[in-house]
Amino acid sequence: MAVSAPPVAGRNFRLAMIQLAAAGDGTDKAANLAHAKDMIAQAVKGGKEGKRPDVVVLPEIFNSPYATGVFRKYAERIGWSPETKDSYDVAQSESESVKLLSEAAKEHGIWLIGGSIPELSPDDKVYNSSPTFSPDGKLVAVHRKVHLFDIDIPGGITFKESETLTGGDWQTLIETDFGKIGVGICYDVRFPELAMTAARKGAIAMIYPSAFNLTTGPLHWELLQRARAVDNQIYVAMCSPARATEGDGYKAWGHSGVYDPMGKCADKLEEKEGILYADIDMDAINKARSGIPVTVQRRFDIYADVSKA
Ligand SMILES: NC(=O)CCC(=O)C(=O)O
Repeated sequence: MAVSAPPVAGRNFRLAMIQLAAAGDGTDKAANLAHAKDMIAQAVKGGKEGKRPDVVVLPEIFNSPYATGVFRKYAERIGWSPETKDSYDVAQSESESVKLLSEAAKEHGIWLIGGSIPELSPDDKVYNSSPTFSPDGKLVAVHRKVHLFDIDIPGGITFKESETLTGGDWQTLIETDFGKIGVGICYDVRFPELAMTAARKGAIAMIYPSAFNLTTGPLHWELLQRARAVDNQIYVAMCSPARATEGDGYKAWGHSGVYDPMGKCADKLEEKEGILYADIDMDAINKARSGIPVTVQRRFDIYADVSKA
């Protein structure tokens, strides 16, 4: 018997992703923050088409070098948790990055997914944390990178975030004016369960502040986004830093991109600093779901519904 997928709740919005270059050699936090502020102001102008974005995204670890040895030095006390989210007051925050991003979100009246920054928790752990702000400047969520980037590819790259970071322990789904948006950070994209469970809870997009590397970037960066998009019939976006041209620090892959629910690229950048825009279109989600109705063809009699686990 033919089955039809129910339409998903949400409305169209415009996304801007800032592929931010570090200021100078990337070690000056104040300069990184000032540059991010300027680029947010540029992004809200809407590029060549002059179409203002509703949601603006920054990349992973944008205020500090991406190096396990310095995360603690750059870490800020944010003090947000799912338990304190309703009473959190940005004005009382000890985090200069949170204050600056909150002001930018409020000044421009945008949803701001503020990349990620090293966070120092009350129990002295360091997390890779992504703060999201609503257009009134409220800090509505902090996603702590759940899956730490620990890989070892001989002749390629060895990186162990777990040397100095702790993994987060909650999933992040933001309730925006446009619908639910899931947030993950970079390596989180490799775990289909995070995107899948977010989509089953109604997310229309997964957005990942990210910083892939030059070994896995060419192979997996685009593939993973297209896979998460097609599996879940949602939009998937990953926002990278621009590739550093100097120094021997971490070299990000760049290539920030947005992929639609059929796995098609809406737009992408190369490795240099830039801003990309994409329209998130509810029709595209609903057409993908009615044309290929996997959302209502699952066989939970054969395998478990992991979203209910
Ligand atoms: N910052 C990260 O989590 C990098 C992830 C990455 O490069 C990968 O291959 O996965």
